[in-house]
Amino acid sequence: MTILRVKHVVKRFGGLIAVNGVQFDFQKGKISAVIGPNGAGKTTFFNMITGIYTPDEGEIELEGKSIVNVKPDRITGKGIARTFQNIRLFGNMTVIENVMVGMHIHLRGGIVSTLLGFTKTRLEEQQAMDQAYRLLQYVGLASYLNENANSLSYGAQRRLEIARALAAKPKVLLLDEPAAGMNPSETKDLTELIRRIQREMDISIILIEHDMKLVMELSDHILVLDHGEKIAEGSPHEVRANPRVIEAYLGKSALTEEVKL
Ligand SMILES: Nc1ncnc2c1ncn2[C@@H]1O[C@H](COP(=O)(O)OP(=O)(O)OP(=O)(O)O)[C@@H](O)[C@H]1O
Repeated sequence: MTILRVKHVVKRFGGLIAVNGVQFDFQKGKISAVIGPNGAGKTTFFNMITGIYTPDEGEIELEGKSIVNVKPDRITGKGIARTFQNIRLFGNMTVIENVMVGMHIHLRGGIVSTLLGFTKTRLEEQQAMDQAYRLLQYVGLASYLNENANSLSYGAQRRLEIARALAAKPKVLLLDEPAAGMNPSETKDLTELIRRIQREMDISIILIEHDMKLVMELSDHILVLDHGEKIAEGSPHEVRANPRVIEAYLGKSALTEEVKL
C-alpha cells in the first residue's frame, strides 16, 4: 500500500533543473532509500516532500491527500518528520529538552504559547517528559538526558535527532544521510535502530544515504536519481545489477569491469 506518492515533481533553480519529473510510490511500513551521486537532487527531493520547497510541477500526496503548498510545520503535524544532513539540534539545550521540542505540535497550546511560558498543565508536562524519556531509552541515550546536546558524540547527536523526529509521532520518517560521519560501529548500531523503528513503531522510513552497505542491508525499495531524473528503481538486488546505476556511480568504463555497489 502506498503511503506517500510523488507524481512527476519538478524543481528548478534558475536555469538548473534539480529534480526533473520524478515519480515514485513509497510503500507503507517499508524502508525506502533515495540514492544517487552528489548533486543528483536527493536533498531537493526531500525538501519538496517536507514543504521546504514547493514543486514547480507535479504533486505529492500523503495517504491520498495533497501536501503541496502546505507549510513545513503543518506537514510535520500531518505525519512526516525528518532529520537533516547537517545536524540541527539546539546545542545549548539538554538532550531531553531537544526531544520535547519535537513534541510541541502535539501539545495542546502549540509552540507559540509554549514559548511564551503559558499553556501546558503540569500533567501534560509530566507526560511529555515521560514520553521523551522513553524515546531516549529507545535510541540508547537515556543516561545523557540532562547533558547539553552539543556535548554528545557525533553518532549520539544523530540518534538524538532521530528521537526528536520520533517525538512528533510520524507516519513517515525521512532520514537525510543518517550515517554521515559515523564510524563503523556507530553505523552498525544505527542500522539496527532504523530496523527496530520500522518493525516496532509501524513507521515508513525513507532515507538518503551514501553508505551503500547500509542502504543495501536495510532497504526494501530503492529510488535512484541522477542529474535530477529517476534512472532506476527496485529492490537492492535489482538496483545493484542495473547498468544505468553502475554507470551513474562509476562512469561508463565501470560497465566492463566487475563492480560492487
Ligand atoms: N537552493 C538552491 N539554489 C540553487 N541550486 C540549488 C539549490 N539547492 C540545490 N541546488 C542544486 O540542485 C542540484 C541538486 O542538489 P541536491 O542538494 O538536491 O543534490 P543531492 O543529491 O542531495 O547532493 P548531495 O549528495 O551532494 O547532498 C545541485 O546541482 C545543486 O547545486
